Amino acid sequence: MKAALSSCRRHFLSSLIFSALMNLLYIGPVLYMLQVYDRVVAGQGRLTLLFLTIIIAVVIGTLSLLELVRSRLLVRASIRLDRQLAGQLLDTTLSGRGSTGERMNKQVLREFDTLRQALTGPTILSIFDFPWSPVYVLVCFLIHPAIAALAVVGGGALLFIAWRNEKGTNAPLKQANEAANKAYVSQEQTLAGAEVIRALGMRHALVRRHLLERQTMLSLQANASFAGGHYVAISKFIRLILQSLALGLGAWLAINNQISAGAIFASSFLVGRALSPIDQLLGAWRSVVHARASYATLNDLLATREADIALTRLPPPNGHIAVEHLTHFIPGQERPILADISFAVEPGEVVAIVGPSGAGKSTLLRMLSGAARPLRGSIRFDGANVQDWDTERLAAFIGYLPQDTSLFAGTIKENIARFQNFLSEEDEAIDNAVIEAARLSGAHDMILQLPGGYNRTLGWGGRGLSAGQAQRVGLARALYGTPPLVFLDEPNAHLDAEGEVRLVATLDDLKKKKASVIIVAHRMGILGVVDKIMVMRDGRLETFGPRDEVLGRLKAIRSEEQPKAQTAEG
Ligand SMILES: Nc1ncnc2c1ncn2[C@@H]1O[C@H](COP(=O)(O)OP(=O)(O)OP(=O)(O)O)[C@@H](O)[C@H]1O
Repeated sequence: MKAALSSCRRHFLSSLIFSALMNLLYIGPVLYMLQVYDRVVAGQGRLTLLFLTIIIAVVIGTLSLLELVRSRLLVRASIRLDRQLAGQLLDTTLSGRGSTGERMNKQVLREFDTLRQALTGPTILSIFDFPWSPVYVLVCFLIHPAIAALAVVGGGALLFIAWRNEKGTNAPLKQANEAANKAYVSQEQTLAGAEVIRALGMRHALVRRHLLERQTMLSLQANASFAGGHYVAISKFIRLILQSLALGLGAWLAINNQISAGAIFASSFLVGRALSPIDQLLGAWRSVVHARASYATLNDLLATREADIALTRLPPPNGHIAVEHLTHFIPGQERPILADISFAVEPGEVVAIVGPSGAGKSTLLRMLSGAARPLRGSIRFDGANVQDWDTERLAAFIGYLPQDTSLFAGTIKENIARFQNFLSEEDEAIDNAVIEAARLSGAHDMILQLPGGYNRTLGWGGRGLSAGQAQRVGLARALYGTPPLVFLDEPNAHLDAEGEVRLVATLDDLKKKKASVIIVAHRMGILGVVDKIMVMRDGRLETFGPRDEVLGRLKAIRSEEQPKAQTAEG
């Protein structure tokens, strides 16, 4: 974060210098006013007036030019910040290393935009103008110490209000921002599930829920506005009244022959300019608070990134899997969802994980595929701990089909190619790999039958396919690039009989290609091709061994349990 900001240092520094120059040039109209009233009008100097007017036109022209350059510089800084940080932030969020929670994950770029806009918009300009208040007070002093005293009193009053504002509005503003973020994320989630909401008659209930969330948000925003609003109003009142008072004081001093007539208007202008940066900063305080909070959160998030940097590029794994003492907990829950799991799989082996619902099968697969990280224990591919891998590089050697398939908006081809077309120009190679993966998964013919074939565009969340079709496309995506490590979570859950036969053929092909395959299965249609079976229960590995041996053991247990049950019933 700091590095990105320092890369824009030149832009910020130049903007600061331009702001300084502009503030200096703002004194030009004051001098013009003084000269016109005191020299031109009094002495009827037409030529002087012309000369002065040309100078002031140049000054104002330069001011406008500086303003233009300054705003362009800030736009450049904004684009630069976006180029440097937006990708990193999104990447870190997707890597799952940050601990900012689901809400922040969804808001990360919105938070970044808030910070970026504050750093490159009117907020930073009011901060750049702020140090110029004392300079204007000094110019007031040159006109008359009494005018400067008025500006100092006014500035002091405004600073006091700014301090009260900071104290009084910080907490309510933070709460209001939090509530707003929560309400927006919650709404997004609901809108994504609109179909189910309609079907199950949850519309009114959820509208009510969101209205309640909005009520909380609005009442917190109102609190923050009430807390800050009167400070802004008082500040504006002080600035305006002081400007008029400066005019009155100037007139009084002029009557007493202490300043010239031209200095009356100059005094009012200068007092106004001395006070306006404080006033502006007060108005922009809401965005300062928000930007400060965003900076802290985004900085924390990016701090989790560093470990990715100097990882050695390990050779592609052959498919040896060794899991040692794998354990995982959900924070706040005592019972582990995976408890001390150890096993090994060799290349070319197909392993089925079976067990009751909630046994931890999907969780184990999520850990193996890199979708989630275990809290304890290790997973090694060809001896190398997954933690020593660059996650994105390792993912190229892993095929993962999650339980809910999880396709994305885009074409079928893009989904199967894992959207690599956004990274590589080699369209033909990608197309070939997509078709090879679809053939290997048995989805090729099915895709050709669909309107648009591989170019069929799927909607939000990959909509536009039946569950079985989506599962086959998901399997093709898992097999893109023929990875040596394949983890499939219930790949036959939505398949018809023909699809299941194709799946068995796919598993056979993978075996021939010496891939290691681990499949979570409730339906036993694939058992014929399986080499080993792992039985899980309550997060523990109950049995693991060759298929027939484990099936025999399970049969024996069942036949032991049946007479017991019959006796109990009898
Ligand atoms: N994100 C989560 N937060 C809290 N608990 C979770 C989370 N994910 C999984 N669990 C819990 O972990 C346990 C294992 O879940 P998992 O999905 O791995 O089971 P499973 O064996 O795959 O079940 P199924 O056969 O029904 O898919 C369950 O008790 C579940 O409630």
